[in-house]
Amino acid sequence: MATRRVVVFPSSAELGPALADLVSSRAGAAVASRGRFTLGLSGGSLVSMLSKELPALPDLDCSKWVVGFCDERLVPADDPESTYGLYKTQLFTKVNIPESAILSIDSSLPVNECAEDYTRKLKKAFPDDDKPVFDMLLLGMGPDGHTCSLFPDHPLLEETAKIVAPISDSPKPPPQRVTMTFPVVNSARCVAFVSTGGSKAPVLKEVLEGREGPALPAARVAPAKGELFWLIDGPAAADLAIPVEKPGSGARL
Ligand SMILES: O=C(O)[C@H](O)[C@@H](O)[C@H](O)[C@H](O)COP(=O)(O)O
Repeated sequence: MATRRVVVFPSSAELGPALADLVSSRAGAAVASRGRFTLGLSGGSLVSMLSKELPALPDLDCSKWVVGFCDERLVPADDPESTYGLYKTQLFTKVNIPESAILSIDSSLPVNECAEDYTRKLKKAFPDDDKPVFDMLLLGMGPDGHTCSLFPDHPLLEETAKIVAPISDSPKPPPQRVTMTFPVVNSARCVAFVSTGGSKAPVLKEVLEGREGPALPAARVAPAKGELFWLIDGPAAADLAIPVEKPGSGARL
């Protein structure tokens, strides 16, 4: 199992550039060895962080990137709740990811068909893999410990057959979504969580240090053969007692 690296930055102002540098370094390595970089995106605060920091990188070339979504809300792309829609207006207009290499859901379909359609898109994009092996997945964590659209105590936590699942009873609105499942998340070559703000401190302690009762969804992310990063800021790390890394400014991860 991967070694987990918990990296604490004073604030999200320092975290953002380090995240962009990590993405760009894993992208460079993936393109050099496999000819492309496969990246899974999540919503929440990652959208604005990536949209600010990635285009600011000098000479970023995304022409060999293939981008999917770790989860998505079943709403039209022009709905303000659409993760794809937010990335489209904030990031995809600023970087050269080929439009055909952006794997998004078809929100016109009912949720079960939408998940099947997205499953087909992923299988087509990863024809050589039993399960899609993404070079990098970027994840957030909700205050309840959910990640992707995998919520505490939900039966989808035990899904092993599907690579993408529909969910129609999400406790966080909107209720209908599609999500990657743990078998895909834990097959990735690199997973990076980004979690910031003092409201995340109690759940972050439970996820990183353990708790009584079943492990929270975010604590079940442990790529079998990949890297696992937790990039957090000082306020989110406030309750942690475990050793953490505190990189100097500009240090590479
Ligand atoms: O689909 C959703 O409802 C959100 O995308 C959600 O899952 C978000 O990613 C986390 O709550 C982390 O949010 P922050 O990045 O804002 O901490």
